[in-house]
Amino acid sequence: MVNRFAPLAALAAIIALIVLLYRRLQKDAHGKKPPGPPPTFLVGHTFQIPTTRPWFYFQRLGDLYGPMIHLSLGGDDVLVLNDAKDANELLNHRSSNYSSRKPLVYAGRYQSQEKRLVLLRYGEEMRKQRAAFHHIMQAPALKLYQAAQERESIRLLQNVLVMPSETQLHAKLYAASLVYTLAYGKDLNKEGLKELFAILDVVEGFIRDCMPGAHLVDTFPTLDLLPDFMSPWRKEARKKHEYEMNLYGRLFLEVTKKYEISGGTTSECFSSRLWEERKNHSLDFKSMTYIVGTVLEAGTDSTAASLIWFIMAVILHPEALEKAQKELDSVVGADGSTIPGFANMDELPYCFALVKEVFRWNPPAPIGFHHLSDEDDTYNEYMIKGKTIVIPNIYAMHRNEAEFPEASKFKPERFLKDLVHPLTPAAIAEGHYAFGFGRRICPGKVFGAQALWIAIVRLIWAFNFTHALDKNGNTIPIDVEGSTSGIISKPEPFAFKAIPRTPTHAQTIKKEWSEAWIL
Ligand code: HEM
Repeated sequence: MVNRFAPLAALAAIIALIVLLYRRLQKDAHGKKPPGPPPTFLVGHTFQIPTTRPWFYFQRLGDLYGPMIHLSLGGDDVLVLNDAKDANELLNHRSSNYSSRKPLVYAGRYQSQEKRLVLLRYGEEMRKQRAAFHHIMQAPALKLYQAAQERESIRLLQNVLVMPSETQLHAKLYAASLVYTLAYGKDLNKEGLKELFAILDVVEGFIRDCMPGAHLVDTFPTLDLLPDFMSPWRKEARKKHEYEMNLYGRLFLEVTKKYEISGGTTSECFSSRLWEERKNHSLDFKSMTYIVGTVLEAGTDSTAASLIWFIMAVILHPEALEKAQKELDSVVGADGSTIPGFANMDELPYCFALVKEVFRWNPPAPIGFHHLSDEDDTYNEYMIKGKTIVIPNIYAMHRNEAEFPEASKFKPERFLKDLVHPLTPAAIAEGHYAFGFGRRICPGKVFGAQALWIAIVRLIWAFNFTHALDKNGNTIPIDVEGSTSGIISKPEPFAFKAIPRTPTHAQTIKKEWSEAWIL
């Protein structure tokens, strides 16, 4: 059996190699590229880039070669941007050319059937999906979501109070239940939790499937020419698609049925809005199903990661926590009987600056999501070929001393002087690059920013976060660079203590918790 297919496989490998060589030679014929490390013969830099925390490596390359770095990955030209000035020019000002995504055969063509927004190339389907997103994320709707965010943040406080050692899990649950409610208009009950865990499994698998090197066919797309019987990966990807359609489709269908039965008076959520507006946006059922699923996929880990970065930041910089608590006490009182809410946002500039600094200090998506250029372009005397993968190294941009002095320090003060009153959730997403760029900028940024604001402000109000101690009473150190890899980076689990500031604070949390779910 193996022998029968061996010649075909060898032929496919040779074709892939010839195509790769041809593309290399063709590209080399064009103008001057940005500098970069010397490539290895044939494979370029494919095996030079570390698979864990590549943002540190890209930053180090920046020190050696300058802010724009050219690399070659599996035959693709890659441009890494370490400086926000260049990202602003290329990805914002020239966004008509830099807003596509590299087509992924496994995760894009077969698993997502070209319906997942984050992987869509620049075109009609992407524009329609982003317009639908925009519609649901307008200011009046965002204000409505604040009620759910306040309620879920009480659940978060209660969970941290009862089981502080599981705070990583509570943060994920907080983020996930918010986007779940936004997506399907229902609270996270027992049944919902089961669905949620199934969705989180899909997300984890999907992220793995998108990583460079995850599937050979994405390094050598010509392998997609091989027939099904030689490509077991294709069957596997299609199976994943069916599973996702079943899961997301069932949840979406449930909302649309309720909508029809109630004559359009179901609870407000992304699914019901999409269904109601279907004649205007003309998205088909599969697109609608995926776009709602995307809310859960994109909105969970990013928000949860930022919450954990916040806890690490205030443990390592207790002076920031103290200042924020003082500010809160001066606004809602120090006795712990009144919990702050969105209504207090404008009175809490230091807390506002602190939330911005959380996004700046360690952005949850350190290299964002790559963009792809459509046409050849010249910039700063360099030639940037069409179909170049552009990686914005947001981490390096946020560590640029010229823009953010003492960049490795967590210093909310850096944002204080530029705050404009009244403070709004939208302004939390400004002054840094955590939400990406141009026409692909995160469409959930204000929703995410206000979810972070309410959770962080209430955690500051409720708890003192400190280092954990070992059995000899010594401080257990925290490794600030010990973070996970992948699209979203969060701290590796670390030990810490979360202690209610006073017994009254704890009492108030319990009281608010018991009242939050009585509707
Ligand atoms: C709060 C933390 C969040 C951060 C830091 C964050 C960051 C990002 C970044 C860096 C990108 C890539 C942008 C680019 O390509 O330039 C992105 C894309 C995206 N985000 Fe977020 N995000 C967050 C929360 C959310 C939430 C809550 C939602 C949904 C409600 C969401 C939905 C999306 C979607 C759908 C995309 C893909 C957009 C596209 O490809 O056109 N995000 N996000």
